[in-house]
Amino acid sequence: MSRIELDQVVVRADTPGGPVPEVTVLQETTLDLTEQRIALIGPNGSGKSTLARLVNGLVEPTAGRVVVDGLDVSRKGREVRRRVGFVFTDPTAQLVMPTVAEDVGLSLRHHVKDRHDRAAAALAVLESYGLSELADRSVHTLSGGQRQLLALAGVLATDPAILVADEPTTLLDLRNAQKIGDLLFGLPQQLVLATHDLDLALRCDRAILIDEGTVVADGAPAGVVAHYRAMVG
Ligand SMILES: Nc1ncnc2c1ncn2[C@@H]1O[C@H](COP(=O)(O)OP(=O)(O)OP(=O)(O)O)[C@@H](O)[C@H]1O
Repeated sequence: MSRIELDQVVVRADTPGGPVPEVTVLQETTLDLTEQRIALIGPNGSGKSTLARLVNGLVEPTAGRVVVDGLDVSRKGREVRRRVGFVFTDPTAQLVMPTVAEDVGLSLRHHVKDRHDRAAAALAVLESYGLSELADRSVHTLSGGQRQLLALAGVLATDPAILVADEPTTLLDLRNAQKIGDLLFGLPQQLVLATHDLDLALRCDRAILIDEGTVVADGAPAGVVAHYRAMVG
């Protein structure tokens, strides 16, 4: 299993024009994440996405270090990003090619160099996710559920050691949310899942509750979810 370490990490953001020039988005946080499935839960704006984004360098720590499988994210960003797949709430930004098949092909560019082999590999990926019929469609004509599944297929095709998913089921209906949830929980990879879906959090091995940029509970999901429910009242 992989290991994600946060060592005294602080994240501050510049807020030009705001009442204060800088806000602390994440207070000093030290975590050692070795469990297979880790949920990040907490209210809107608490810092879940920030924590998730630190893992692949989308957010840089202002202080402290983030280390993924022994690699310092600030120094070895490229290597870390090859190990860490990331799926967003709204995958539109992740899907940039004219067709579905080309999009998966783009994900595979580092893994399969020959163009023809890559096209064949992309079709095989689509096939394995039941998306073959969409191969020639424009990604803009897909439903939200199809888009999320495609984004996930593209990321998983690169065989990351860790998958970070930032609210991947939020925009989906019940059936698609279940489908994506089942897929995520069937993966062999380490999973870091920022989510408002407490049922998904309860299926994890560890949950971390964040409030106003501070970890306020951390441990077995049942206890952490109960803490969150009590906090909201
Ligand atoms: N670059 C930035 N500049 C200013 N403020 C920021 C920046 N990044 C994050 N923030 C603020 O930090 C806080 C935490 O944001 P974050 O997106 O991590 O929260 P979240 O828990 O994922 O929220 P949600 O559940 O709404 O997605 C928010 O108040 C956000 O506005």
